[in-house]
Amino acid sequence: MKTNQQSLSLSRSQMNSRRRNNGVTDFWSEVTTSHKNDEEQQQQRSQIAVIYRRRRDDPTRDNYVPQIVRPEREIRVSLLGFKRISWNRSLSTRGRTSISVSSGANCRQPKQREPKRKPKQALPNRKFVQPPNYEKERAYFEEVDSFELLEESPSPKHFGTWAMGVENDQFVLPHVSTRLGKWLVSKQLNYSCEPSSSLSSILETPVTAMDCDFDKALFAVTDKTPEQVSRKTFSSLLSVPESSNLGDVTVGVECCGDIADAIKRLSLSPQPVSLDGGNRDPFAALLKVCKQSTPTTLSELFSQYCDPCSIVKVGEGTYGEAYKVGSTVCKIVPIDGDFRVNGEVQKKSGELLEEVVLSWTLNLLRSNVDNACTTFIETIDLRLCEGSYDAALIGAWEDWDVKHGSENDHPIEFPNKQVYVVFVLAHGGKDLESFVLLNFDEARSILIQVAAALAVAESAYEFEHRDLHWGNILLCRKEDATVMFTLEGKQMWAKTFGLSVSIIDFTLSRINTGEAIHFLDLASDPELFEGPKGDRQSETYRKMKEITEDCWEESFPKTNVLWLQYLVDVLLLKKSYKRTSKDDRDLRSLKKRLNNYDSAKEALSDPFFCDLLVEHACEEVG
Ligand SMILES: Nc1ncnc2c1ncn2[C@@H]1O[C@H](COP(=O)(O)OP(=O)(O)OP(=O)(O)O)[C@@H](O)[C@H]1O
Repeated sequence: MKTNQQSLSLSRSQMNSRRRNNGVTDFWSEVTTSHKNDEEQQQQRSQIAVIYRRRRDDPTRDNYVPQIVRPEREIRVSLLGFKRISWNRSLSTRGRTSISVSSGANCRQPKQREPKRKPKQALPNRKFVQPPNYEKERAYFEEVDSFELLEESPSPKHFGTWAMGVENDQFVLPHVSTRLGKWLVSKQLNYSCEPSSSLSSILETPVTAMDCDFDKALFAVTDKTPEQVSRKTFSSLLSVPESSNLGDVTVGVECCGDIADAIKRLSLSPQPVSLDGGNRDPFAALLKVCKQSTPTTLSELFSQYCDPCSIVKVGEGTYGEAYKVGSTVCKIVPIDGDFRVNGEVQKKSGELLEEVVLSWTLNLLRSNVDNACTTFIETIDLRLCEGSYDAALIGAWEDWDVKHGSENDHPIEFPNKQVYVVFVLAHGGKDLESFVLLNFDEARSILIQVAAALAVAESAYEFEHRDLHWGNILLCRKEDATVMFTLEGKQMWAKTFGLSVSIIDFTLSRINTGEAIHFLDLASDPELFEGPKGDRQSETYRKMKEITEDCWEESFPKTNVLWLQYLVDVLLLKKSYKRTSKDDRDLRSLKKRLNNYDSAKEALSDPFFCDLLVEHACEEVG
């Protein structure tokens, strides 16, 4: 057990690199950050001093709501200062070290929270466990990294905060009253007879057919079960009266104009459509998207899916808490509040609109013709909720905390007026970080499924995930031996070896819907690129920055390849499973060859994937 002093003497990077879920320490970060200088430690102490002053339940705050004082509970406060550094948002490097303070105490004293369980590495079979071999690790990096960038990325050009970008109110939403908007609706409404998904073929679809479906969507009945809602939810984005002042979100069954104009509007040139042309309120827009007139309560929403007592927490991120609710997973993201949650400024409605559009657009890949896949997690529904957590949710949170040691703030701190966006998602299984892989076949199946999904989304929407760390790759075991992908009209099946992959968390992703480009300007978040040197995830953010030259609006499918390389590293060095030295060699040479590809689509042609792709569905796993 660590004493306070011991923990305080760790550098910030070391603290951040502490593994969270299974208590495994991030080897890369530990090695590379072991020589932090006194200055950083000094800085860290001053950050801690700041935190002592931080009181989220400050009675002087405007929206102060007295909280129930439960002296036996402990409220954790981040050690990282007012703003948790951004690269730390991700699971693989998050490992936020917290201090414990008594919620009832006036004078909060730092106290290192004791580990709830002994660090334990998830390993399939002790027979294959090897003790860490630092020499081997070093040799690996010397060999594999020999072709990599010798210098770290230059300092960010634009200093600013995440919130600043939001203040600019430059979030974008597609004009849904366009040809593409209608096409998107017709896709949602009619899975079987849709046009091809390429932009040119959208244009070839008779307008009248789209208008017909569009009108259906416009007058869609709203009284649906959650399952029914899920099928039509994109139409809810459009079911806004023409008289609404939501501008771009407003539905107008307009004539598409001449074909040249339509082509221009569907062109893949960066033409972000700003929502702030009028007096638009992003919160109102979000409500419309959720097809609500006012926010509902969390318990009202959850009782639609299951008995609230059966709710179980399944994971957490910096912004979101994920709960298993019936057969779905609900990710709850607090928004628009004026106090920090988990050390971060709460996201604004406008930012969530981006993620919502991305999620719905990726849903369309499930029913596309030319470019299709099911690897991106299905968004079933979306709701705006308000109020504090109810007893069932708090109970679920606390159960998870006992088992896993939560790094998030206790939800009892949320005031009655707190607003949340709730993503109702399909259950994707466990994240790669905590999933126990059995053998090399499973590892390479993850690679082919991720590569193929990225290639499909690249082709359909110029998609880049931009944050594909091992907390954002979910896995579950299934019977299906193959999973189908359609890439530019060509069907292929990837071998699963019984493993099904789902990709989640599109917060940093970029997409071109043909109507608008949705992206997050990472130049506004310089701290994202300040993770520990040598940490693969942090290095991947820095490499993305080199590739994009900090211009995040443009298309750079190479970023998808960078995350594939990261994934190879994870499978080589962070996961244990049955494999031979030849398997290791194959992975290392794949990583090198990936350097030659500029997109996931190109990478798919690599010989490594050759025997993982077949031309027909297979019945049996193996
Ligand atoms: N659909 C899902 N099925 C199963 N588990 C999920 C699902 N969505 C999220 N989770 C769990 O919740 C965790 C946090 O989710 P997510 O990464 O989307 O939150 P976040 O706050 O955006 O995270 P980050 O800190 O990466 O920004 C995931 O790592 C995963 O363990």
